[in-house]
Amino acid sequence: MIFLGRLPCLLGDHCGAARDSRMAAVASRIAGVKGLADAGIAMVPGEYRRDSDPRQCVEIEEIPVIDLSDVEKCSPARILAIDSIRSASRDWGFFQIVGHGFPEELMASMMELVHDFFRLPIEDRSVYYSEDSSSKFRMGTSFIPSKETRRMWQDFLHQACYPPCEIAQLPTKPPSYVKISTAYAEAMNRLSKRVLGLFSESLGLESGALEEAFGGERHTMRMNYYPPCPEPELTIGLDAHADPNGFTILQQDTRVKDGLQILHCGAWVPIKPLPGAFVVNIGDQLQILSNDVYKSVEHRVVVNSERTRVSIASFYGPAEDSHIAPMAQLVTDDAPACFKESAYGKYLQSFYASKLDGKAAIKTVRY
Ligand SMILES: O=C(O)CCC(=O)C(=O)O
Ligand SMILES: [Fe+2]
Repeated sequence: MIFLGRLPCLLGDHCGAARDSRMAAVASRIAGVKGLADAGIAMVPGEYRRDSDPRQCVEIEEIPVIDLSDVEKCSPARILAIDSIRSASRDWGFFQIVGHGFPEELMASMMELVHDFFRLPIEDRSVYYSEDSSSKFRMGTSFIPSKETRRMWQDFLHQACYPPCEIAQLPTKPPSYVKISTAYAEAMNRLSKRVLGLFSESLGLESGALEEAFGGERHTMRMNYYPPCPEPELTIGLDAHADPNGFTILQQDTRVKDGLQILHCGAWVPIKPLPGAFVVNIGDQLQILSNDVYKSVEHRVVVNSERTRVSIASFYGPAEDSHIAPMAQLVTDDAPACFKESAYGKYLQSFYASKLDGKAAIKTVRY
């Protein structure tokens, strides 16, 4: 195993051929890196490079912000929220929610926890490193480094929430890891179920219809860690992709202005973090179940040279052994089924076995 620890300015003060061979040497060492955090890389190595500056985007309107404050108490508020979810899902595939009732202190402590984890010495972190996408808890870097020719400027933690991983699989450092992450997962699971009911009603279905179609649940978290990058114009934090699950509830880092962008009407649009809000986006399974009424949307993440950005993505979806097809209520003579039935577990396996590539996964199940 190679632990990079710190590589102080290995690349910074070289030029020409000497620099190129230095680059190659560092690039090959990076092949063994178990994480970018603290690697001290001073120039973006070849395998992290992209052809054009991904930070270019257009700042048009903001995605809709939907208030969930009174949705369980008052029927006009519920009708308004459901209407807003319907139009936001159709027009954008992305929206932000406020008044969601998720404790703000827990949002803040979870954010700190992820920063604290990646501040641990690499020896403490690397015991969790794995490239096995079926592990219930793991630390990773990029997407699947051993298969990638193009890497992404990020490290991450993946944690299974429901079904959960064993407590013994979770980190003992920082000492509050288990307590905070399990409290976050529980509160997020409750919120996800409420949002699932609202999605159902927004499609004109009974509140429990999507839950029934999910046939159980698979809820996981990906805690993305994007360290500052010396040349952010040359690389990307996360390549364009659509999420393969039902829907995602994302907590952004309110200390960092730029990061997430979504593809809207052919242009990349930045999603500015809103304090206290979560970003919600449609995933492939909701696109399939809704028979194309809602669509998963490509999104990507850019990095910056000043600050580490953390995001916490909670992926909610069907049970892995469920078979997913367009809901019978949404298939008509005018709107025949657009997708073949597929086993969700298999769908996920093929998603994780390939590189992040826009909406490639859903095309494989389209008629
Ligand atoms: O970091 C972000 O804002 C988005 C992360 C994301 O898209 C993902 O983890 O699937
Ligand atoms: Fe995503």
